[in-house]
Amino acid sequence: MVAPPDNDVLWARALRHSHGGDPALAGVSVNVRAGEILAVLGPRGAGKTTLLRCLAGQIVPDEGEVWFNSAPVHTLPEASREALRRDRFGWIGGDARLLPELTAWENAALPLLLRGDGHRRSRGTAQEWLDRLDIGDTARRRPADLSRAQRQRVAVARSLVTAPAVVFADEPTAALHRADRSHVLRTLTSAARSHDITVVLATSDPEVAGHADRAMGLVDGRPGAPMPAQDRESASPWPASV
Ligand SMILES: Nc1ncnc2c1ncn2[C@@H]1O[C@H](COP(=O)(O)OP(=O)(O)OP(=O)(O)O)[C@@H](O)[C@H]1O
Repeated sequence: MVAPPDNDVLWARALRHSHGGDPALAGVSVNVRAGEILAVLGPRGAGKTTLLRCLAGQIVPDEGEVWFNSAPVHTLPEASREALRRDRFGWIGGDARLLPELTAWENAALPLLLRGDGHRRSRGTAQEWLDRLDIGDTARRRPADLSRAQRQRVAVARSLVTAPAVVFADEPTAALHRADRSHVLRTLTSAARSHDITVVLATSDPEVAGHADRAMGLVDGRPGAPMPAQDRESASPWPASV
């Protein structure tokens, strides 16, 4: 194993992974610098979720290496990967997955409460994040009383309360209208930039990828050049990294 450069918070080489015999990643390498917002841009089924799950230590790739802060992740036992996910990573999916019986602040504070932080302190931190994401006034409402975009911003707050090194956002705005999409993305990216949090953002939408500092294309589990739908008629494909 060759150690990655020091300034890469995430560094992965030659990742290959199959789900039950179906290849999802067929040789992907990626590096993400500290504080960078990287978009992984590709069509449905390209392997974006699988790549994020490998980088986040949720699954161990069949082949290849994943390093976080110059330490290998792919060789860690499950308990250590779980601790890494809990302490250093945040995750936002396309669906907010809030607990319906909890209020917005309780949902946002959940990672803190689960790791044993005090109630008052957890509530304060959750409220700060809800305020930063412009939904402070929803703190005492339950998910059923929130709009879809508000629920997704609570999920963003939940991913940020532990001050993670990296947030993985898997199609975080896929279910939102265009105006909400842009608002949620702006709040996520500006919060990440102001707190020096690295973001890996999977999307099939070039407009969403435009919020990132850099985009890498992924097609059929390989680095590729996805073409935005509106440009399919024109001749020039995107470069693999823009
Ligand atoms: N848990 C799983 N079991 C079986 N096959 C899977 C599983 N997860 C992903 N796949 C398959 O692996 C391939 C890559 O899927 P993946 O979800 O990583 O791609 P994606 O780019 O995130 O696509 P989408 O936007 O549709 O989620 C697809 O063919 C998918 O059907």
